[in-house]
Amino acid sequence: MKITVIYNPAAGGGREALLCRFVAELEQLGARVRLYHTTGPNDATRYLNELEDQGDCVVAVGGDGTTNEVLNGLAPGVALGVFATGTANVLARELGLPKKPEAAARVVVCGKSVSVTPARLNGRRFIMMCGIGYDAWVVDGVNLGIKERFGKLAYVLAMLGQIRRYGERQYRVTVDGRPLDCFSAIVTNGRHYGGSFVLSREANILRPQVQVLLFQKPGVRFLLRCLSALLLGRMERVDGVASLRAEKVHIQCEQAAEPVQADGDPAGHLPAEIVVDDAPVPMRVPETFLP
Ligand SMILES: Nc1ncnc2c1ncn2[C@@H]1O[C@H](COP(=O)(O)OP(=O)(O)OP(=O)(O)O)[C@@H](O)[C@H]1O
Repeated sequence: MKITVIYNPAAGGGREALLCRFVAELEQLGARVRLYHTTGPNDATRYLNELEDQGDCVVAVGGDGTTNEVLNGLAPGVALGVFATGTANVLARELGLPKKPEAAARVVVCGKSVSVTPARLNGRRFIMMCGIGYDAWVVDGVNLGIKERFGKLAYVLAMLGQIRRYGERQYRVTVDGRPLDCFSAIVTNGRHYGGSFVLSREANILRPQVQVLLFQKPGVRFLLRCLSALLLGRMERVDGVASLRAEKVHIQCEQAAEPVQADGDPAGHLPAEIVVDDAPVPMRVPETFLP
């Protein structure tokens, strides 16, 4: 088995020792490994696009942002693997991927493949979710210095910093042709969010549809109710949260320069056209993974 390993040294503050153990185990299991260290944003995509032969599998070693950039450079038919060394690692929670490097290597070589259906935001693929409104402001507001030193705490501080703004913008979201209004929206492919929290019980990463969560009431009290519900995995039960299955979503806002986030990183500005991708990606998951 030929494996290309893409390592982001900036993800999760750097995990060089874990990378060495991961690669050693891959080789121990008989894989031929080519290793690449990314040099900055979008370098993983560029590197893969220029590679003539990506091998049987490309493994992203980093967080959700690294996986996103690998996904966007992945050649058709090549499997995607992940060894999660990032900060939140939402995709790894979704797929039940192990944290230990040796176990993660065994999943890549000896696990099974499932077909994951990504979606595209303005043409670019994402695997877990994208969001606008409060969700995107939080991602935009994360202090990268604090994130590097203290990890998830940076997200908590950004969440607190943006709470009072919630409700100041209204968005028009067209879900499979149906126009709806909201004060924030998350378009999710998977069930998890922000780590191990369950955002949507309706979502299924293997299904060629996304789940659209619309936050349709304004006000800080409503937002706090939603955040509490997220902790309990009951977001879709909150009065004022709509959850719809869709294949095509359009989002716009009267005001200019409203940010969008995808897979936990800034991803440009509105308007946003989100469509389910027509090319599923084979992903390496543990034998025990059940959709
Ligand atoms: N060599 C590098 N130096 C700095 N940044 C890089 C480098 N290589 C890639 N990046 C950028 O680092 C960003 C953050 O990486 P990633 O999202 O994987 O880690 P994380 O933020 O720690 O984890 P998570 O997204 O799971 O919270 C990526 O969006 C990527 O563009």
